[in-house]
Amino acid sequence: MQQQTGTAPHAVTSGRRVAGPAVVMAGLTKRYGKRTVVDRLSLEVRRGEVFGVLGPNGAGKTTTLRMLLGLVRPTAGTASVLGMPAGSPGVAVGALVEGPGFYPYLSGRDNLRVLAGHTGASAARIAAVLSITDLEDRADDRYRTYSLGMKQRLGVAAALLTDPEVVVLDEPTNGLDPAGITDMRALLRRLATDGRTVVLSSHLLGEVEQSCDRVAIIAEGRLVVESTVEELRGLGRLEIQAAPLGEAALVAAGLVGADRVSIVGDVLHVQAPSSAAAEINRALVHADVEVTGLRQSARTLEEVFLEMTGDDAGGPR
Ligand SMILES: Nc1ncnc2c1ncn2[C@@H]1O[C@H](COP(=O)(O)OP(=O)(O)OP(=O)(O)O)[C@@H](O)[C@H]1O
Repeated sequence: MQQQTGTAPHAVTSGRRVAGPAVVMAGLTKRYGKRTVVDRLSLEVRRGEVFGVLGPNGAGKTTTLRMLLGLVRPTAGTASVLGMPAGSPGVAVGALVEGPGFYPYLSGRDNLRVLAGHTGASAARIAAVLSITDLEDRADDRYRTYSLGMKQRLGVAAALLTDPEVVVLDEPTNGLDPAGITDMRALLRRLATDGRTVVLSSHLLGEVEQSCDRVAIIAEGRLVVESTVEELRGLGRLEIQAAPLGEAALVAAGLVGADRVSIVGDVLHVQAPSSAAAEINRALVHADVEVTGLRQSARTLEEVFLEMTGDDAGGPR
């Protein structure tokens, strides 16, 4: 699956680019027995973007990434990477899906040397990936002395040994402290700046939202939304004070759907982008509803995520 291209680590990768998206999933489905854990997932990841597959624990993220790597065979549907069926030999993909199993008593560099024995990576390439992952200073210290963030970054370094165009990372920020998360975010952006496509998973939107160009939110194996982070932010909540409130709810439901409208105390909550506020206001006035207040509530992305996935993954782990 991996390919040694031998180009310099920071080289722009236009030379090996071919047309089309980096990753295409079409109706991708995985069933274990009667249980469907990934359900007809259709997504495209564009070249050079950082794409987040987000969802609560058990949503099917790891299974999806494993299908992209050809480690799990789909029950139905297809996945392709760089125009080739997932798992094809020679596709320039690097992955951190399961820890590569580093030796605690070896240094970071020596651990990469061991892996380089399998991938054919040169000493120069090892030095380059240590530089990309900001591990040069500690490269010759034993792995067991590394912080969790450094261990994760060494995992990314291992995934980069073959200089892949597409990098697949399962929960790269999982368990990291704020400093570790900041370092990992910077690394993810660096990978994209270098022209790589990054597909990562996370169950905590807040940890990756700043790194991702686009995200797909999945819950129970199904795609809930595919969007840019900006668009997700736009899907806010309007809080409307109006009389009669019941009539206002009916009018709003007619515009955005009953499932996006609720009455909380004496306020009408409408899930809609801020751009819809004027239209909703007009419709209410037109229906002779007296609108005494209308404001956009500042939901955090985490709230959007929890609402969409119905999960409490935002809490402490
Ligand atoms: N080999 C398997 N056999 C049976 N069930 C499996 C297998 N692998 C995964 N599952 C089930 O599929 C569901 C999705 O698992 P998956 O690991 O893809 O979710 P996830 O979104 O990555 O969650 P997490 O963040 O907890 O890793 C889970 O309920 C899991 O128990």
